Amino acid sequence: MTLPTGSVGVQARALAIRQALDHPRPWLHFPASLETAFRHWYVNGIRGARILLAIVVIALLVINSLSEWLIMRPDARFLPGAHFIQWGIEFPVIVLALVIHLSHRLRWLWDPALILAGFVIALGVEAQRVLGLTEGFELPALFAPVAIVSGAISARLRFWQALPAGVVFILAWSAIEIIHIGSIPQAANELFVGFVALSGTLVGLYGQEYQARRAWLQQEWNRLMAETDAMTLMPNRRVLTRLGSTLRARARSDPQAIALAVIDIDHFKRYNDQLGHDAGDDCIRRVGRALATQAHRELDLVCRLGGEEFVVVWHGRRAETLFTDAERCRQTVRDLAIPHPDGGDRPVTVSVGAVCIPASVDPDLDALYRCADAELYIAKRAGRDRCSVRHLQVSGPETIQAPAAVP
Ligand SMILES: Nc1nc2c(ncn2[C@@H]2O[C@H](COP(=O)(O)OP(=O)(O)OP(=O)(O)O)[C@@H](O)[C@H]2O)c(=O)[nH]1
Repeated sequence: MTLPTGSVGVQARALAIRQALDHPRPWLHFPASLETAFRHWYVNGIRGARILLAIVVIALLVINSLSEWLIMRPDARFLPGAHFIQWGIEFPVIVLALVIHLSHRLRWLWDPALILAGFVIALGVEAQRVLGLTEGFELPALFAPVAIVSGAISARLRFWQALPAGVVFILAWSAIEIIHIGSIPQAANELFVGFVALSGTLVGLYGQEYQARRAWLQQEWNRLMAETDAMTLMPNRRVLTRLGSTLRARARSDPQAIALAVIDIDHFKRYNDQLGHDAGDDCIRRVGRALATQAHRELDLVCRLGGEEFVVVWHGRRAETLFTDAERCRQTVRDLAIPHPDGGDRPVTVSVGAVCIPASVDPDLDALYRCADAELYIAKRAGRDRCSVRHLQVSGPETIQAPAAVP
């Protein structure tokens, strides 16, 4: 699970997905930020099917070979050559493709390996036919193209990989046919079959990939929206809850100090009442964007809990920097210089309540939130536009003493 860092990452991702959904890309490519995730999903989604495909191909080779041996070939003159192609060339290539697929580190080689395996099998089969090695057991001329079409589509080769590979393949295949038959006009029938097979493969792959891309975008959008505050496109409370579980799980192997700040816009009711709800919404968005820059590490988070309240979680930040970090949040909003309708030079400001715990303490975000909220209350009572921070005392070796409720 990858958690969004602050809201900037989430907003950028939401924007990229929305744009891709609104403008379907007929050329089958997403912006780089989405492309990698899509490819991972596309290939891994049918991992089992690909393994099955490789096993089926191996089984076909075995059956083909055995049947030749037992039934078809009373004259064994050609068998060594045919078996060398099958077992010496095709079989190792398929096994190599399978090993690559099963190995996590070599996974990126899978598609090229699959294309290579397809090439070798189809050209091998065709070469056997053309060279007369399968005399007495004539494979239908359509075998290779049909195998390529169905194999490529069921293995979900991506269109832009299949296109150059298909062109190279069809040229090699045509060369075998032309050399065997003697001239292009005489080989026209075979070449036509090859080009039809290539076109069918490409059309099938294009349609399949296009549909898959649309479905993936929609799925990603739904997932993102379930974890995003619709108005600001910032992570919502659900992400904070999930982060709590992640931090607790992570703390067992990698304990880190945690800090949490609750940030609330000052006198926002007056802002809203005097400038209107739309201006209020806009102000919340701008404050959210500014605060989002305060998340730096993988498990840092800036989210909007609702209303004009935000929460920042810092993972692995030293306790000594807590006040500076909280002040930076406050100053970042002040620097926006959004005029407050209260008059004078007063810009929109925030109050910040922040707490932190050392690495030895169980990171209970609920308890941290209640403690930080109590600090926020202190900051508000002290006049607003300020920070109140506390290094939490722990009652036992592992628990946080959180106030039952905000006073
Ligand atoms: N525009 C807008 N206003 C909101 C939204 N959510 C909550 N509010 C308003 O935010 C205001 C919060 O007011 P209060 O809780 O009284 O706090 P405050 O006026 O900011 O005062 P202090 O927090 O004590 O400084 C209310 O007027 C809410 O209507 C929102 O999504 N958009």
